[in-house]
This record gives sequence, C-alpha cells and structure tokens, in this order.
Amino acid sequence: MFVRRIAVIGTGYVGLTTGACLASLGHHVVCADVDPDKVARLTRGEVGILEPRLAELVAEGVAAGRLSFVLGARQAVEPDAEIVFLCVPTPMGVGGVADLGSIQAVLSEITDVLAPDSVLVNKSTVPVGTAERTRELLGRDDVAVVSNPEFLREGSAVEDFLKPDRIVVGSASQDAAERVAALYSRLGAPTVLTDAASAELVKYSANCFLAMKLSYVNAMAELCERLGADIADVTEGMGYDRRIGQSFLTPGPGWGGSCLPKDTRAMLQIADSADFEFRLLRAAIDTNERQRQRIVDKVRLAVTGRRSGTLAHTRLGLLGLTFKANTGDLRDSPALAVAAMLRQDGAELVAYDPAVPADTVHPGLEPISVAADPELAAKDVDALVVLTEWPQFRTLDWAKLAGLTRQPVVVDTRNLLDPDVLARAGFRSTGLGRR
Ligand SMILES: NC(=O)C1=CN([C@@H]2O[C@H](COP(=O)(O)OP(=O)(O)OC[C@H]3O[C@@H](n4cnc5c(N)ncnc54)[C@H](O)[C@@H]3O)[C@@H](O)[C@H]2O)C=CC1
Ligand SMILES: O=C(O)[C@H]1O[C@H](OP(=O)(O)OP(=O)(O)OC[C@H]2O[C@@H](n3ccc(=O)[nH]c3=O)[C@H](O)[C@@H]2O)[C@H](O)[C@@H](O)[C@@H]1O
Repeated sequence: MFVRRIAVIGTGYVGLTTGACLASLGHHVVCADVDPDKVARLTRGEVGILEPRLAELVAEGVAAGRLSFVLGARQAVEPDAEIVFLCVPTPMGVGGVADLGSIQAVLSEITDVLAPDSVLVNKSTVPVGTAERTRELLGRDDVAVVSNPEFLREGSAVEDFLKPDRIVVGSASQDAAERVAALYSRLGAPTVLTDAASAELVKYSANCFLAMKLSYVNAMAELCERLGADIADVTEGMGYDRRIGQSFLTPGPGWGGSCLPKDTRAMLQIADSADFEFRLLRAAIDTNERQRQRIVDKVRLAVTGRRSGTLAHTRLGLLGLTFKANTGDLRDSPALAVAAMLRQDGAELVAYDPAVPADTVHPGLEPISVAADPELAAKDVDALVVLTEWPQFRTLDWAKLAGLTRQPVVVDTRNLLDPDVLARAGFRSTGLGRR
C-alpha cells in the first residue's frame, strides 16, 4: 500500500509539494536537489517559499522519518527507489520550445542506478513525445516511464495537491500507470488513465485553455469600456452558466507567472512541429502582450489626461509586484512587465508588495525602488497603480494615502478596490472594463 522509497528530483514549487504531500499520505520520500544551499535549508526545515501548510507538512514528514533531503538525483534514487518523480524546471528555450536540459541532466545521472521494475514519472511540463523519447534514451526494458502532469497553482499548492480536480496518468505500461495512480488513491479524485502522449497534452491543453479564457476576458473588458457596459456584471452573468463557470474571469494586467507564458509558447511550437497553425492560441498570446500596453496607456491617460506623449517627470506608486496574490514569485510577473514599460515611458517608480522585501534582488526590480510599506509607495506620487490583487490592499487607509500623494489618482488593473471607497477617500479612480 505505502511505497518504501519514492525519489522526488527537484524541490521547487512542484517537487517540494509533491514530496511533502506524498509523505503526508504515508509514503517514504527522499527529495533531491542540485542546489546545495537549498538542500541544507530544507534539511533545517526552512521552506523558503510562500505556500500555506507546506512548511508544516515538511516538518511533520521529517519528524515522522518519512521525508528527507539529499544533494543530487543519484543519491535519492539509489539503491532502491521504486518510483522516481522528475520535478525539474522546463523553462522557455530558444524560439519558445521547452528547454529539456534539466530533464536530460537528471536522466544521465540516474539511468544506471534506477532499480529493476522501478517507474520513472515525469511531473515536469514537457512536450508531447517526451515520455516516449525518455524510454528510448533510457534503453531499459525493466524501467517503465509514466507521464503524470501536475495542475497545482502557486499560493495554494498543498491544497491543490491534496484536493485535486483530477489525476492524469499516462503510460505505455498499464501496470506502471496503475502503480502511480495508486499513490493518490486516498485523495478520491477522478483519475484519467491514458497513453503518455495524451497525458502530456492534457497539461498544455489545460494551461492554454486557461490562458485563452483570460485573454478573452481582457478583450471583453476593453469592449465593455467602448460600449459602456460593466465587465463585473458581464462575467457574473456569463459565469452562472455551468459550462463557463465563475472562476478565471477577472481581467488584469495580462496573465503571467512561471507557467502560462512558457507553456502557451511551447504549445505553439508543438503545434508547429505537427504542421498545425494554432491561430486561436496565437491570438490569445498577442492579446496578452497588447494588454500590457493597454495598461500603460490607461496610466498615461489617468496621470496626464493625454492619450499620447510620455510619462516623463511623473512618479508612480505601484501596489503589487508578484505575478498574482498569495505568492512571493516574481517570475514572468505582468506587474514587472508593465513596470518596465512605464519606466521606459519616463516614469519614476516606487512600489510596495507584501511579499517582496525592500532588499529583494531580481532583475525585473532594477527600475523600481521597493518600499517597505504602502505609505512610502504613495508619497508624492502622481498615481497609485494596483498591479497585483493582494486582498489587504482593500483595507488600506485610503484617505491617509490620498493625503500623501501629489495627485489622488488610482489605476486599479485588477478591479480589486471598491470605487466608492476610493471616491470617499478623495481619489479619482479607473479600473478595467468598468462603467
Ligand atoms: N510552479 C508551478 O505552479 C507548476 C509548475 N509545473 C511544472 O513543474 C516543473 C517544475 O516547476 P517548479 O517546481 O515551478 O520549478 P522550480 O524552479 O520552483 O524548482 C525546480 C527545482 O529543480 C531543481 N533542479 C534543477 N535541475 C536539477 C537537477 N539536475 N537535479 C536536481 N534538481 C534540479 C532546482 O534547483 C529547483 O529547486 C516545470 O516543468 C513546471 O512547468 C507544473 C505545475 C505547476
Ligand atoms: O502549470 C502551472 O504551473 C500552473 O499554472 C497555473 O497556475 P499559476 O501559474 O500558479 O497561476 P494562476 O493562478 O493560473 O494565474 C496565472 C495568471 O493569470 C492571472 N489571472 C488569473 C485568474 C484571473 O481571473 N485573472 C487573472 O488575471 C494571474 O494573476 C496570473 O498572472 C495554472 O492555474 C495551474 O493549474 C498550473 O498547474
């Protein structure tokens, strides 16, 4: 029932969550990373990422003797790991294709130490055909390869892992697929058992669909502005249709993060390699890029009253830098993309984000002075621009902030704040697609 040794390679958002959650389900898990500092920190119980319950599960797993951390994949796999999960990065490579360098590095490290009858499971997001190529590369008939894509979201990784909407497992080996599916049996989630290529495609297909949904909503918000309609009412009215659903219908400064942007690009390449021009997806990506410019134009109009020109000699306070709320992740954050464009336009930028301390080092933060509190970010600014939907922004002392600004203007790119509250505090505000 419980597996005596599962190896999880890569201890990032996916790997650490997978390791800690599988240990909490009763399995014995050894997690490996290539980064010695990370392994040392995890061994001391320092999780280092903002994920509810993750630190707690790690501590419980370690205390119960079911979870440990080692340096290097080989040490986690030998001598007798029964199931090996690959949770290493697959970032955007040249031309948008997924870069499989880390996967290849792990394979060359572990091929000769994989135990007979073990199962190699890929949880990283990889192009269709990767499982098949992995099987060829391994050249081991006694090791099965399985695709088991992960659908967790950052900020709710543990909750999503333990209460998944579904489990997807694909393999040429029915027996191996069933062994992997059995790991999750206690979760009671619908399970799709399929071939490896279909499982790999489910992952891209889901992320691309979500991206298209968001681009559709952002386009609809623009249309609302032109037609005098209100996006909140439009999406509410749409969302009651159970075929559409209420979630993922909030307009914003464009979708970002470490996955949707890279996975949509990778899907275009996958389609291209199959001689299929995926125009629908291309349009969703183009709409997303345009969205950033649309935000800059909105800020310019709100601050200078002009549709063209620059933002030279203006100072802007940005509220939110992470790619969404409840995470500290700045990777591919739309807030940073918008900030870069505002800077390019001549604006001076100061920002506050509850998950980004003033001394954070990240290339996207270079044009921004990061403040330790929202009041510092409001001081002498020509506008406050909400870029991430942190719920605590709703309850800021808006009247006090208004008094600190040079011009009491708010551009709310997340439609997070109540316009009446802002008006009472003395702000002129604008959102996306609002009447
Ligand atoms: N972040 C997310 O919300 C989700 C990510 N994914 C996919 O999961 C994969 C991993 O993503 P994240 O966990 O976000 O990445 P991450 O960047 O947070 O973590 C990856 C970890 O792998 C380690 N690593 C790199 N090369 C290694 C090697 N050769 N041996 C051992 N460890 C190595 C890194 O040091 C790092 O700790 C990607 O393919 C991603 O697309 C899938 C679902 C959700
Ligand atoms: O493959 C992955 O890595 C993961 O990618 C996304 O998860 P995540 O990157 O954590 O972020 P999301 O919550 O999907 O948000 C993505 C972007 O869309 C934006 N968004 C989301 C929802 C919404 O209504 N409006 C909106 O603008 C967010 O602010 C963010 O920039 C998917 O939701 C996960 O299912 C998937 O496993």
